[in-house]
Amino acid sequence: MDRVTVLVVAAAILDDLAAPTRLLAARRSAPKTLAGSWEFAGGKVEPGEDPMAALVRELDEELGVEIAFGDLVPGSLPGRTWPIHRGHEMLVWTARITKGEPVPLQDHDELRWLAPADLHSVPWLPADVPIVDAVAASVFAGASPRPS
Ligand SMILES: Nc1nc2c([nH]c(=O)n2[C@H]2C[C@H](O)[C@@H](COP(=O)(O)OP(=O)(O)OP(=O)(O)O)O2)c(=O)[nH]1
Repeated sequence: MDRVTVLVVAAAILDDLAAPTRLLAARRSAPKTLAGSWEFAGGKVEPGEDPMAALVRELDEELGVEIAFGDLVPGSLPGRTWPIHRGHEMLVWTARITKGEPVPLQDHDELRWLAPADLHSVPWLPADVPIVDAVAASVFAGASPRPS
């Protein structure tokens, strides 16, 4: 990753890491260009910040929860990041909530636990669609029918 790339971190929060049945999706409320689209909770890593610490911070700020990390969901770029948009790459981990009930405190106005068959029932940010498929393939045995 070059020096001008912005690193974003996000969590594919599952109801359980060993036997997951639901994935938590969050609907953006801001900025206007992204509002209404669904994403994995997370945000930008601050200068000098450890990426996993950044994700812990973002999930506390955005959802009011603490998490345990699962596995990295490896992306296609050299640092196992996912391309999201120009100048931005994203690291994604599976995670489960260890403390708190998730509520949309900041940047989101709705949360939804999606079953495998409903993973594509919400309009994800475009860059997240292949990530949702990768999560489905690795944790839900590939069950993520795309709408026809
Ligand atoms: N958090 C998150 N951002 C994503 C996802 N997919 C995706 O393309 N993005 C984009 C949207 C934004 O352009 C960027 C992340 O910015 P952000 O607004 O969440 O970052 P932040 O919470 O640190 O907010 P700020 O400091 O910029 O106000 O990455 C995703 O699944 N989760």
